[in-house]
Amino acid sequence: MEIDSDPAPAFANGTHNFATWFQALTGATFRSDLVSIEDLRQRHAGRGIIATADIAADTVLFTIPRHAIICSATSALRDKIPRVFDLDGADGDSDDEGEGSSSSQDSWTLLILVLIYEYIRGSDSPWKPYLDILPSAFDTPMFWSPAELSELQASALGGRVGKEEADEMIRTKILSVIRAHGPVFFPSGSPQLTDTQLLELAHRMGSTIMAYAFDLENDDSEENSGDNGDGEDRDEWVEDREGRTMLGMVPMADMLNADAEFNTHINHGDDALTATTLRDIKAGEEILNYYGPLPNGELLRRYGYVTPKHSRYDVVEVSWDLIEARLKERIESGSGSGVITADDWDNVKQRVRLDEDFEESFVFERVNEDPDATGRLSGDSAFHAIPEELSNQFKTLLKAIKKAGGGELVAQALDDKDLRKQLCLQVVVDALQVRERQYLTSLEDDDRLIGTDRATGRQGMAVWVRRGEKQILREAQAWARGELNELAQKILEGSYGEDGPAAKRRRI
Ligand SMILES: C[S@@+](CC[C@H](N)C(=O)[O-])C[C@H]1O[C@@H](n2cnc3c(N)ncnc32)[C@H](O)[C@@H]1O
Repeated sequence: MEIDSDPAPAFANGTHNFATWFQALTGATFRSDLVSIEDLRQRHAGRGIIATADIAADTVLFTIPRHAIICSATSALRDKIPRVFDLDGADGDSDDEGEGSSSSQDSWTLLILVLIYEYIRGSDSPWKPYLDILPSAFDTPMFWSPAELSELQASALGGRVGKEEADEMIRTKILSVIRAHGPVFFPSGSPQLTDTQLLELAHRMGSTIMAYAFDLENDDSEENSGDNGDGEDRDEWVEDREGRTMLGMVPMADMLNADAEFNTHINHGDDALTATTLRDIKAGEEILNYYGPLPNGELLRRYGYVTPKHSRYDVVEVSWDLIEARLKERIESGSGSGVITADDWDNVKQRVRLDEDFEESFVFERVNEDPDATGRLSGDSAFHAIPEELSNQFKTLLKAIKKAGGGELVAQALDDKDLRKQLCLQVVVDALQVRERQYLTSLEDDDRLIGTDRATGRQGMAVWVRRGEKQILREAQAWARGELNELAQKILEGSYGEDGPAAKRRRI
């Protein structure tokens, strides 16, 4: 965040103006006897809210009246360009007059437009003191240089940055609307922005929304769907068309930092949102919200940071190509197995990809228990199974190979569930080893980098992400080997039968 480089007095001034503005809002409350907004830049956490006294569970720390939220329902922009905001408009299928109307917008793009509009208004915006303390630069990979991105090594995160898609979305849905309504965004006398400047501003607002905005659901709604029960009775805060709940910027609630272990919850009431403590909090502790059971890679992609506690939710993606290639190797190296010609193998691959459930890659993850009702992490976090969809796709592959005359190994695996599981696990272990080698550094190298604090900033975050992935790869291999040992024993006993050596051994 660029605020990292603001001089301390300017930073403190921004905090002060914001806190004063917030507490003067009709309906807002803030327990300044219990909490305060602090400068946490030394630990790269921007602003955060810290307990200044011991706080009991179930205490309301602050209240945000809904009229203080920035969203489509509160910004004056909606009345100025109503057609753009009419998500159900006309027939919902046209982009009339190039103004990005109805069909092309969603809650995300509308909030970008709203934030750009309010930002350009400057002092005329009712949210000026709040907008002033929002970040202007981000640590999300979208803004990393190629050298910084290369530190992610073989992480799938590198392919999910989506800069080009974001540029395209901004050009077609944001710039087009702003240009079609020039006088609304740039009233006479106000300075114009070039397309390049607007593109940059839209990126900044899009990233702010990603890291700060809330889905404006009601507590009595189903998840975040905005449907408060009967499917029809929706209040004006909820625009839920095809699951598109209204997004909004919630001042003060978004001053809370977050972690996998947390102590406070934002409740969404009819007229206001409230921050309520989930357990007793000691003076000096940080008030923490929860963004969900996110792997560090996803935390980095959306919010631009990582934490050790989120490591338990880390995942790693393994491509199907890798699994397929390892099976091919096993078939080709197996004694007595028929070798498949290159043409046959191409047909096999095509056939598997025709399956309606075909998946390009599989996510390997641990089984985790949810945090308890007080926000504490409890219970096990361990790797317990390969994805079921992978096992199913593996069977589809075996069938396709059998059709192509793929030999004994495949035929046996199709006939016997245990042999199939064994082959699948062997192939998975092979694939996980190859997947691990796709990273430039080893798990041990990354452990050392983290243990000695030698990787900091963006590089440090990249190391946390790639190390988390390697840890899953190792844990998955260890688990699969354990399963293979048990399976080998079972298969051995099965092949000798009850009277065979295994049965005799048991009787001794
Ligand atoms: C909703 S804001 C929280 C307030 C923010 N710290 C600020 O100064 O405006 C979310 C952003 O705060 C930062 N953040 C949140 N939780 C954090 C944590 N546990 N450690 C470091 N940074 C954190 C990240 O930059 C994230 O994108």
